[in-house]
Amino acid sequence: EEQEEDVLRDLRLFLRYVTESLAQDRRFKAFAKPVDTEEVPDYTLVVKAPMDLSTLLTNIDEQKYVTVDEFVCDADLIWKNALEYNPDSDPMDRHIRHRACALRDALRSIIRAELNEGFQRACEEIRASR
Ligand SMILES: O=C(C1CCC1)N1C[C@@H]2C[C@H]3C[C@@H](O)[C@@H](O)[C@]2(C1)O3
Repeated sequence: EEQEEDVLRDLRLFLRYVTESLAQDRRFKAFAKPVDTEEVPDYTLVVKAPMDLSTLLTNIDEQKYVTVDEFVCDADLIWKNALEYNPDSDPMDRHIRHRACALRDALRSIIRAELNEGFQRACEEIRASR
């Protein structure tokens, strides 16, 4: 009902704030758009579930997420995929992995700093009721 749509609208605002905060950080520029599968033809052979910050924003607008945890599952794909596809000891891979770990930590830090636990519970109640 109305109150549920109010909660889910606030969730979308919160998730856009988190996503835009990450997208503004220059360290995370490589995570902003999908990996170009023409430039990297074996990418989809290695990475089964590609994800990036622009796709997170599209998912938010399409009302894919009812809880913060559902959003975090997709957001975690961004850094997990980067660790998986760039595992080597050469400097470029190590650089990407440092940025992937920085993204992992920034994501959790922003959420912990800004998420009200009562609001997260209200979202989980809606998910449980559907
Ligand atoms: O994994 C990624 C992105 C970095 C975080 C996400 N890519 C796979 C390719 C390997 C490496 C060098 C370039 O070939 C460039 O195309 C990519 C993009 O970086």
